[in-house]
Amino acid sequence: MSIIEINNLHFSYTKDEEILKGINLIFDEKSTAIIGQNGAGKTTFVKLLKGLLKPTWGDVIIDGKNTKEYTVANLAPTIGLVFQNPNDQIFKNNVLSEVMFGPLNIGMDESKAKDSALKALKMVGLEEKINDNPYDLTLSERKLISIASIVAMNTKIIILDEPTIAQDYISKEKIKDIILKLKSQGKLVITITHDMDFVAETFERTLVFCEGRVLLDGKTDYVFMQDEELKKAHLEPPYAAQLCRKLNSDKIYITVEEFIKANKR
Ligand SMILES: Nc1ncnc2c1ncn2[C@@H]1O[C@H](COP(=O)(O)OP(=O)(O)OP(=O)(O)O)[C@@H](O)[C@H]1O
Repeated sequence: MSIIEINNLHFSYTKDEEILKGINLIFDEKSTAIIGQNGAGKTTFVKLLKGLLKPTWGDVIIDGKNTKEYTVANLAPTIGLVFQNPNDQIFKNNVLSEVMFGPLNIGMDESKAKDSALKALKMVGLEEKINDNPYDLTLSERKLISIASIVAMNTKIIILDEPTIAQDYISKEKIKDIILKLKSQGKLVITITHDMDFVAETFERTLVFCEGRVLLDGKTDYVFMQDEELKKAHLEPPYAAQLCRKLNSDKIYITVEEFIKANKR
């Protein structure tokens, strides 16, 4: 079932330069990574999904709603976006009120919003920090709070912009688990990232953006086997796939786990 439909989407910030050059896509419930070099148009694209920007041409349809006909506030109960930098999102001086803000804003009553915020904080492992000031927490914890704030809104679609940037191994594993949990709850999770190993380990589908177009789209293992196209987009496959190529392996594995499993004697 299609949750998002993109028809012939074009977008320009200025008259002289087109940033998105005719994108056609359908998103179903598959967790999806968006990759591509800096400036390829990834963040612009997710801002269009969220309704923060409107198409110059074409349509973005979110759960049956054409973003041209709805405000960001109207779309907020359906689609949530976790910003790249948590400091751009966090503004309250108490963790619980920060995470309750989104749910209250989309019309949940106080007790439902609190319940939803507590569940989201539990999911990200920060339920013991409810009374802390977010600015007293580490960057990694602030990132998890910004994720919890969106999760608490219980939207059908959750977008994460560069969730693993500046995160250590443990935090990355936590974020991976959160994405897998959201997926198991039936949410559509779309994530922009530059971390190819994280993509290989976490997402069912991968889109490669290149100069405002979708260069590759498919199952993540298929996408990471398209070496020539990846080169065009200035991307390297995940570490395990590179290793398989160097070993002239018959089969390409995209995660270290798969590689080890296949080669265990
Ligand atoms: N507000 C803006 N006004 C004008 N141009 C912009 C604006 N925001 C982004 N751009 C330009 O649009 C292009 C695409 O930017 P965008 O941030 O969507 O790319 P990206 O793929 O997300 O890159 P990155 O991986 O670096 O975040 C870039 O050339 C950028 O300079």
